[in-house]
Amino acid sequence: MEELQAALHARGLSLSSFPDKGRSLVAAKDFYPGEVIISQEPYVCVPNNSLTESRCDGCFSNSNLKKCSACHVVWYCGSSCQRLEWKLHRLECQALAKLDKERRKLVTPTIRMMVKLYLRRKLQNENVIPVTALDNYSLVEALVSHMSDIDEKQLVLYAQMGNLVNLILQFPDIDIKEIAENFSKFACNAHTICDSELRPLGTGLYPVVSIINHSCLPNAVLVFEGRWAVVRAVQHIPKDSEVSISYVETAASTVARQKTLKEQYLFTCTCARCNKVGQYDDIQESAILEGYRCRDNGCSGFLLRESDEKGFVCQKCGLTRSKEEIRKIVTDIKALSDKAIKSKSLGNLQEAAVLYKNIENLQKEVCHPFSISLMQTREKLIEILMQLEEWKEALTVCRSTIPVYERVYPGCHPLLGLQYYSCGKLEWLLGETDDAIKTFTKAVDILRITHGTNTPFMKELLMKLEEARAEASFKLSSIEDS
Ligand SMILES: C[S@@+](CC[C@H](N)C(=O)[O-])C[C@H]1O[C@@H](n2cnc3c(N)ncnc32)[C@H](O)[C@@H]1O
Repeated sequence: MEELQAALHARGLSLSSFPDKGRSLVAAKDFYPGEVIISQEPYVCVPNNSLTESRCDGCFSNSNLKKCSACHVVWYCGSSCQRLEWKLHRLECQALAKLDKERRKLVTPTIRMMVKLYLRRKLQNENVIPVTALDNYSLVEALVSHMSDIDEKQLVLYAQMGNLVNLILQFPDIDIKEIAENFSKFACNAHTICDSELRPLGTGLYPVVSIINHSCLPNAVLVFEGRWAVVRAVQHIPKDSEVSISYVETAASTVARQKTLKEQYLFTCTCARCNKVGQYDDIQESAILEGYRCRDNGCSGFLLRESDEKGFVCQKCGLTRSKEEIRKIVTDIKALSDKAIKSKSLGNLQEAAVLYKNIENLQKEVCHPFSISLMQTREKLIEILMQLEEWKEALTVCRSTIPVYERVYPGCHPLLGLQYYSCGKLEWLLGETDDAIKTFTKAVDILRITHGTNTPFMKELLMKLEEARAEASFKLSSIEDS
């Protein structure tokens, strides 16, 4: 504990404890937007491999993969990643190789992460892997588990998973209860490792980053640089303030955010945003994000349920929409969504694109223009249009999402920056250079804070902006010359 406190102090941080939240990370100096607050390698991590997708255990890349010939479970992209992982994998490999084919199928990423946790603890105990103040098993022991809040069914599942881990490890002194508790710790402390564009790649346990509590109005953001977790300030964090990140998608109503936090992290958030629950502006926000639009296309009002529950009333112009009309459109959307998901999964992209366009049209009739479901449909449509190389249409849809992103996310949110980046890339590809420069600049303004400026991802974005500027000035000089 003292060692941890000293290591944190050296980084301008301190460990505190609050009665309602438990341990918390507090700034011991001022942090400014873009500044790294803490970065950490995982105690253990695994790629999210499945029957359909595999990634390298070292770098999470999905190209040039070869399966470990001994255990037939783990993949590597080359010898350097294999060497890097060898100390740990040597033991894991021996254990996995002993399993029969049927049992090997049960080794999910979560089971593997637990096996690796115990093997790493063993290697640190034997001084094969060095122990430091920020990299040791006692930090894992200190994580919250919420064991007393977990229901019986979940406990039984954790115990079954613990038995499988025991069978794999075959340690003489293993405690199944402790493994079950560690599964519970994974559930509320492990982080999804994402690439720079926030696509999930794997899962990791970062015991110091896990000290950071949640806020729906966070002052910091967690991104990943390879396997490193990097927490950066997104606003000025004055000395003595608590550092916070968001554990959940913040573009959601208070009810939806609180439900996810309660179910997964077992607490009720009382941040400034959540404290508005039940107040008029919170009701309005929820009705915009998740509710319906006014019957009059020219009206931007949001609807609330009529007191007799027969329909919905626009809070701006007073027009009503019947429950039946809305229910009919919602049912049609659901039927189309099922078909679209099926078409996409079968690779019928043209058909999926048509279906998502139909869904978008129906949602435009029923959802508020700033609704999250409409935004999500457009996201799926953009993805498919890009795969079909329908760039122009993809740009039109991408542009239509920007006002929604600007409304639902705070000014410095990575998803807003990434959406500007996607839009800029399409504009540039389609020769709309001046627009691309403006959009890339907006992306840079945000992503240099959330992602820093030194990563290959950011260098590529900055280079694209430079190239677009060079292209624009070349075009200008060609016009002047002619
Ligand atoms: C990743 S841990 C954060 C560190 C934790 N406070 C500790 O003592 O180790 C997540 C847990 O912290 C608590 N927590 C995080 N954010 C909170 C918040 N805003 N309000 C109340 N509890 C919170 C919850 O118990 C949650 O399950």
